[in-house]
Amino acid sequence: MKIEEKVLSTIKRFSLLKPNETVLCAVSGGPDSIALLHILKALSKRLKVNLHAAHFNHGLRDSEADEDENFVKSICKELFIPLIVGKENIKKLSGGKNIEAVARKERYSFLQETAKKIKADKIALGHTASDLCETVIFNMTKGSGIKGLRGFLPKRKNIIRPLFEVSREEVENYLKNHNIPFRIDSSNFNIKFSRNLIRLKVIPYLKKINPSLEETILRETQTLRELEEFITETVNSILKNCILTQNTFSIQLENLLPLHSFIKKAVIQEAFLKLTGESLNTKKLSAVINLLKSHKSGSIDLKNSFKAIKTQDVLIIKKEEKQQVHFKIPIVTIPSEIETPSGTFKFENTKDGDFVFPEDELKKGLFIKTREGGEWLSLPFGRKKLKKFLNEKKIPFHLRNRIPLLTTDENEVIWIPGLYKKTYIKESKRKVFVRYEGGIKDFDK
Ligand SMILES: Nc1ncnc2c1ncn2[C@@H]1O[C@H](COP(=O)(O)OP(=O)(O)OP(=O)(O)O)[C@@H](O)[C@H]1O
Repeated sequence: MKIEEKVLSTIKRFSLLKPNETVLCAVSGGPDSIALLHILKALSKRLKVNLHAAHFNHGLRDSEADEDENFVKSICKELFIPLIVGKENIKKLSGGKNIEAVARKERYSFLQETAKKIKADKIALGHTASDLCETVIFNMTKGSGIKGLRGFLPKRKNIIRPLFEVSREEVENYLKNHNIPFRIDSSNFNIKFSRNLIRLKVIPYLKKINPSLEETILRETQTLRELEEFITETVNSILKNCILTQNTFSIQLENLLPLHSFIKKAVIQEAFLKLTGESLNTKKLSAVINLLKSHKSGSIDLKNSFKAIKTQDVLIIKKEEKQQVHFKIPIVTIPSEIETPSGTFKFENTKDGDFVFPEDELKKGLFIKTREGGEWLSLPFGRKKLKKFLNEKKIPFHLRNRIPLLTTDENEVIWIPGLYKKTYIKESKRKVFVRYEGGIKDFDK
């Protein structure tokens, strides 16, 4: 198959470009991106896309960098492709440290800014199947998860890689057959860089075992991409049935325990990522799995003050509260509005409310407070300790001391928003209406 046809089929298979889109081709001047530029130019009419080019001069490798820039300028002029050039002194900017990483970061921001400026829908990079092969071997050698083993993607957000299924050999043959000139980056031959060592020394050896190494790795990564998609979809469907707020994640154990431990870890990892923007290492993930396996309740310190707490029937991931907030506020006058750390209580004589009680109760001395111990509830069949009541309602331990209670001076609980209301048998003329606006109502669910 001609290389143009192969690239066209990659573009279609992965929906890389749509008609009327503008694509910005990132051209270094090297063989891959020069081939990509020519191929996209040849396909642009059939694809009905507008083609632009961008080159970034890193100011490295002395005169070579300027020669690369001039070369790319001349090619684009020849092909009638509008070109945008960016320039930065990377050596100066990086202070001589991490030059490669700084260059890469600056190049990517230049490409994104340029795409924005010219309203390009996509940025095309010249990565080939041979680059994918090197990346995968490099990641495997260094150690990486599924993401590392599947390497880069044919499409990620607005970045596309149309040469994804083409080998470097095919690119070189195409350039040779069409007499297309390109620039050679002298640093590509320095085997002190691991990537070059893999390309120049390791891969030729591996190809003695499997001459179609690139094709094989391409197929393997396809399987890994599908596996990753499957895991993401499974995890997302599980997360849909969990409570995930800004600082807390909680999942019912009956939904979590039957899952395979691999999926359990993926769910916990994704939840943690959503809460903190960071990942957990495998040691911490395994510790949570062990906690889930044990028959007891308990907790584990995760990272950034976040904890995993296992109660009777939920797993909670939340930021550790440095100190417990206790409060006890008397209700002196009606109407009144009482602010507590968990929410606001409004007491009135006239309007409707979430809870209504006889005004006479005020004579007993009423308080809005958190649990101190010794509180009780008056139920039709007698008194019940608050502790027992909370146990029966399966209220998570971490919430028990934070739930606001409306109590009498004798420790009788008459209202717990969302959870309990005292029933008054006698109708009274003068009533008090209470409304509560606030948090910690997880137990409502
Ligand atoms: N100086 C440059 N100007 C414009 N585009 C560039 C430049 N250097 C690289 N690119 C683009 O990036 C692609 C990948 O280049 P290269 O393999 O050298 O970078 P890399 O550092 O390996 O990239 P990555 O880190 O994304 O894998 C090239 O094919 C080209 O499309």
